[in-house]
Amino acid sequence: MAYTIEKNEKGYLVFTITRSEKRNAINYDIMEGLSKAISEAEGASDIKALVITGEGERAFCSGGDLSVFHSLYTKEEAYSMLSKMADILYSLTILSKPTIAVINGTAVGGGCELASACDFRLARKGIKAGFVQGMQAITTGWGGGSILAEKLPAEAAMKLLMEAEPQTAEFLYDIGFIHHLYHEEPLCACEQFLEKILRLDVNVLMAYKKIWINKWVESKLRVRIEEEVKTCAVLWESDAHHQYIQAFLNKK
Ligand SMILES: CC[C@H](C(=O)O)C(=O)SCCNC(=O)CCNC(=O)[C@H](O)C(C)(C)COP(=O)(O)OP(=O)(O)OC[C@H]1O[C@@H](n2cnc3c(N)ncnc32)[C@H](O)[C@@H]1OP(=O)(O)O
Repeated sequence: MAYTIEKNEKGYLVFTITRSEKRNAINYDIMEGLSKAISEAEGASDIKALVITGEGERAFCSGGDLSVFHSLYTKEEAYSMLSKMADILYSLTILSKPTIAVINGTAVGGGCELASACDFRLARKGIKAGFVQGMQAITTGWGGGSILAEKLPAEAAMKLLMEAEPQTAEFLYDIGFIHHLYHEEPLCACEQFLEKILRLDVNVLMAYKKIWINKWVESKLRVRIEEEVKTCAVLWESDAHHQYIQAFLNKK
């Protein structure tokens, strides 16, 4: 199985991408698993939060699985994959309970989009994360750019996207993308971070989350995500993008 979904007795669900041999790249199985975890977290009355992390210490998530998605050539083919994951990341963003990304290793491209869709981001000291899509002649395409614009001040978000390079966890903490740096075991760090939040009744947590969900619905975040997906799909067709993918796959 490419992922696990585990219920922690302290009241939160943990979704782990278990493809460390591929730096936890996201394929269609992972998309399905993520969707399942979001639905489970949403529907379970004894779950107060959803945690997302990656297997191993090398990577949290390396974004889209290029060995699968390299076969998407046209903007229509790209749109089909991009919009599928954008739907999932939007549902993660507006999940009625707190969500936490535990960035246990490198996070690049769509991996940073996945982390952005969570309310809180913890990162292991020393890891690097970056919205590298721009260096591949595309933009974020799963909604991560539009979501990042909701989470960071414009200049900070724009700089991360437009520089398109991995940054240190410490730098990302300084600009407020990362909320807590840890050096111990990932889930110990997560449990410590969640300790006070989990004391509250789930209805209180959901009421507070609703403040932001209402803001995102009223400001038509989903419409802005759709525009991002369409833009990325058009750029996807470029020779420069396909040359990047081929170069990456041929480097083996
Ligand atoms: C809108 C989202 C968008 C999309 O869907 O396309 C994106 O996510 S764009 C960004 C796509 N992701 C990338 O371009 C990242 C590619 N990977 C890397 O840059 C590196 O692998 C890195 C920095 C994540 C880790 O480097 P490291 O040296 O630690 O590992 P290797 O490069 O040797 O990789 C080990 C192993 O994993 C395979 N791998 C890594 N990332 C991916 C990926 N995204 N898709 C498929 N496979 C990936 C890599 O090919 C190696 O496999 P092996 O069989 O051992 O050669």
